[in-house]
Order: sequence, then structure tokens, then C-alpha cells
Amino acid sequence: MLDATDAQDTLLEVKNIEVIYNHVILVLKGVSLTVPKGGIIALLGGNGAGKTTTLKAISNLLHSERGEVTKGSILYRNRPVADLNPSELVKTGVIQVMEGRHCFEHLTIEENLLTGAYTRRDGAARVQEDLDMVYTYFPRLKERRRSQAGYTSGGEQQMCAIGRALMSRPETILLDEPSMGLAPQLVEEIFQIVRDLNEKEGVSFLLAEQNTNVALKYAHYGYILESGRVVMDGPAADLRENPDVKEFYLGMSEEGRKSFRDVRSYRRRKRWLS
Ligand SMILES: Nc1ncnc2c1ncn2[C@@H]1O[C@H](COP(=O)(O)OP(=O)(O)OP(=O)(O)O)[C@@H](O)[C@H]1O
Repeated sequence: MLDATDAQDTLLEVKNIEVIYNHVILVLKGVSLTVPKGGIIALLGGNGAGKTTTLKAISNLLHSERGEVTKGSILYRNRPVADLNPSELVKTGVIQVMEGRHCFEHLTIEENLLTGAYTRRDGAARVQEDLDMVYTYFPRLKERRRSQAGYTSGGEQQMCAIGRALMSRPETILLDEPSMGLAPQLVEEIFQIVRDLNEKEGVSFLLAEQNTNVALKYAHYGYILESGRVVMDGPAADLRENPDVKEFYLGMSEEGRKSFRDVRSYRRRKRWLS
């Protein structure tokens, strides 16, 4: 079993980072996490917990949003990512799939996938091989390859966004909320593909998810963020069994499944107590 604390094969290390937007809004208040080689690591938490901000801090995308890392450090293979712009980061092996998919709507699925290969200089034949590899994992994309992306379903666009990221031959994919807006069966299908890519292609994932249930089913290790802080972390199997995680994030308790309303009032109680 992979352990996120196994320093030997560490790819990504986020060390105690603080992020401030617009010079005043403190959003991350000391977040640390590790992605080991070959890991699927889940970054969990509710709306506004700071998941997307953490991913953007890693891929150096905060500047365009007037955000900056004001404390701590982020290292990829022991190299500070602050020295790299997003395209250099892609060449280093890290790519982010943004929340909301962001396909080029007027391009076909295949044209979208090919845009993911723009940093590569290893020739058309290798790119074609990888396109075939993407179609092996996503047969739906093969069927829809001549369709304009804007006319494909939400699930197909999510697949397209992941497929496009794969075309850069990444070592690590930062995946922001892959389940967003998708039907449960499709969410499982996408997570199953994430697992396959991890096991067969060796791609590591850091995935931000509100859907704790599905994320902990497929991830090896999880970090739970609340109000910009990591409040809990551990192997996914342990988190799934943890009574607080069950209560607050899986909507279950010792007495059985709790309603969302119960959990909400419990959360309010927890806030008053803290
Ligand atoms: N560009 C920005 N300027 C100011 N505040 C921001 C900006 N982007 C995000 N925030 C604030 O930072 C906090 C964390 O947001 P973030 O998007 O990282 O959370 P999240 O965990 O990804 O939530 P969600 O699941 O809703 O996307 C929120 O309070 C949000 O309002």
C-alpha cells in the first residue's frame, strides 16, 4: 500500500503554504501535503475549503487571480515550482485539469486532444500513438472524435479534458473536481479510468473532490481541508472508517445514515465549540 509520507519516492511536496488573494484575503493558512510517485491522493473538503486554491498554487495559476503564496514552499522533484511558469511545469511533468472541464467548444474532440500535445517535440508518430492510447482508455472519445466538443455531454467533456492532459505525457495530473455535475454512474466510470491510468500508465494524481465517498474509494491517501487548513489526513481506508469522517463527510454515523440536515446542524455545533 502506498503511503503519502514515504519520502523516498516523493514527487510533490507542499510545505505549510499560505495563500492570500488581493493582498488581504487569507485563504490557505498553512497547508502541507505530499504526492508520492504512483499515488492517487485526494484533497477533500466542502465548498470554499481551499481545494482549488491549493491546486492553482501548485500549478502557478494564482497570479492571474491576484492570489499569491506568501509563506511556505512547493517542490516538485525537489525543485521549487515557483521558478517555473505553467508551460515549464507541464514540461516537468505536472498538468492541471481545471474544474468545469474547459474544452475548446468549437474544436472537435480530436482537435481538443491534440492541443494537449503542443509542448511535445517528439514527432507526429509518438503523438499518434498517445492519441490511440487515450482512445483505448476512453472509447467514448473515439466514437465522438469528429464531434464538436461543445455538443458533447458533460461526461464526455470531462473525459476530453483528462484525455487532453494525458497528451502531454504527464507524470502527475492535478484533477479538480472530476465528479462535478455528473451522474453517479458516470462519476464511477471516470474514477475507474483514473485508477486504470494510475495502475497501467503510472500516472500520479492529486484530485480535489467534494464527493468524499467516491474519492476515498479510489484514492490511496486523503487530506481533508476545512477553512484553509488540513484538519485530518491518512490512508483512504482509515479515513473511510473514521467516525468523524463518516459523520461529517459521508453523512453516516454510528446510529446509521444521517440526513444532510442533521449533519449541517452538527457542523454548526462544531463551529460553536471550536
Ligand atoms: N480569485 C479570488 N479572489 C478572492 N477570493 C477567492 C478567489 N478565489 C477563491 N477565493 C476564496 O477562497 C476560498 C477558497 O476557495 P477555493 O475555490 O479554493 O475552494 P474549494 O475548496 O475549491 O471550493 P469549491 O469546491 O467550491 O470550488 C473561498 O472562500 C473563495 O471565496
